[in-house]
Amino acid sequence: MVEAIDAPLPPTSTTPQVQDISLHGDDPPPRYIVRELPDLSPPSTTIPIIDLSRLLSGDEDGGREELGELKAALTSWGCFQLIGHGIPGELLDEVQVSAKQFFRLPSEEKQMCFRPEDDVEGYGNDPILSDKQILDWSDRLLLKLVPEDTRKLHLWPTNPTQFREVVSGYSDELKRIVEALMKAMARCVGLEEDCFLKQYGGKEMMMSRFNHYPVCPRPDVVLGVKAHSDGSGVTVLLQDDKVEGLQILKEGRWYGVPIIPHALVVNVGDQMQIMSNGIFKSPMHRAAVSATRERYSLAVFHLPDPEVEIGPAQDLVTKELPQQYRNLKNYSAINFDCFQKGEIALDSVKI
Ligand SMILES: O=C(O)CCC(=O)C(=O)O
Ligand SMILES: [Fe+2]
Repeated sequence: MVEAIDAPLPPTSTTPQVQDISLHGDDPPPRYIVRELPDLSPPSTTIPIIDLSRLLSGDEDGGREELGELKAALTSWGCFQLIGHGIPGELLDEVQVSAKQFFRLPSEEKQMCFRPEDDVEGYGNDPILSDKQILDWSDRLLLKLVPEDTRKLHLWPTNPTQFREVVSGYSDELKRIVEALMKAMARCVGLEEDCFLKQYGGKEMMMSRFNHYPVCPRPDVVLGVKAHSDGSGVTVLLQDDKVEGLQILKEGRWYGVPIIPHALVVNVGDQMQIMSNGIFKSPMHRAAVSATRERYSLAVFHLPDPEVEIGPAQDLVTKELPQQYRNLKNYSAINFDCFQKGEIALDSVKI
C-alpha cells in the first residue's frame, strides 16, 4: 500500500489523537490492528553509508569512488545513511528537541496547529478515507517548507518559541543538500548534473512531516507507519536519536535501520524511480512502535511542483531499457487516487 502523504490533497475527516489513546494505556482500538503483523526485532543491517563531503570532492579518487557507492545504494536499497552533510549537529539536536517539545504539549495547547478539515497541513493523525482503512499508530505535524512564500505560518507552532527559527534553518540546509544529491544522482548514471533538477523546472516543493509514535501496549499488532513507498522525488529522514523503529524491505525481507548519530536517512521516492526510468529503487518501508519508549522522526519530502511534467530522463531510455513509465504531472494526486482504490501508484503509471 502506498500512502498519499506528501502534498496537498482534498479534505478528509479526522480521528482522535493517538497520544490521547496512548495516555490511557488501553489496548489499541480495532481500527489500528494491522493485517501483516510487524516484526519487532528484524535483523538490523548496515544500509549503505554515503559521505556527501567526499561526493562533492569531484573527480578526485575519493569522489569517484563515492559516486560508485551512491549508484550501488540507489539501485539496490534505494536508500542510504548520509554523513558528511555539513549540517551542524547542534542544529539537528535542536530540531529533534523542538519537535519533541511540541508533541509533548497537552492537546489543548496544540489546538492552533490542528489540521483544518479542508487541509492536509497541520497537526493531527490519519485522515480517514474509507471505513476499511487501518490507521497508523502516530500523530503528525505536516508543514510545507518550500516555496517559502507558501508556508502556512498560522499552523506553525509558536510553542516552543524556537520552533520556527530552527525548522527554517533546517529547511535551508536541506535545500542545499538535496540539490547536491540530485546532481550527484544524475552524475552517477552518466547524466548531465542538472538533468533531474531541470525536470522540476526551478519549482521545487519541500513538505515536512513530523512523526510522533506514542508508546503502545501492543506494539506487536500495530504499525507507526504502514508499509509504503514515498511519493516524493527524494526523502530525507531525521530519525529519532535514541529509539529505533524504521524498517526497510529488501528482496522480500524487512531490515531494521540502526541509528547513526547525526546521519540522515535518504531514500529514493517514486518520482525519482520514474525519472531514472526504474534504475533507482523507491523502497518500501515502515515504522514499528514500542511498548516502553515513544519515538519521533522528521521526514522531509522533496518533490516537483504538481504543475510540472516529469518523466524518465531520455538518456536513460535505451533499446535494452525502453521507457518504463509515462510522463506525468501531479504524482501526488495519482498516489492519492490509487491509495483510495488500494492500488500501487507506481504500477498505475507503468508502461
Ligand atoms: O519514522 C520513520 O522512521 C519513517 C517515517 C516515514 O516513512 C514517513 O514519514 O514517510
Ligand atoms: Fe516514508
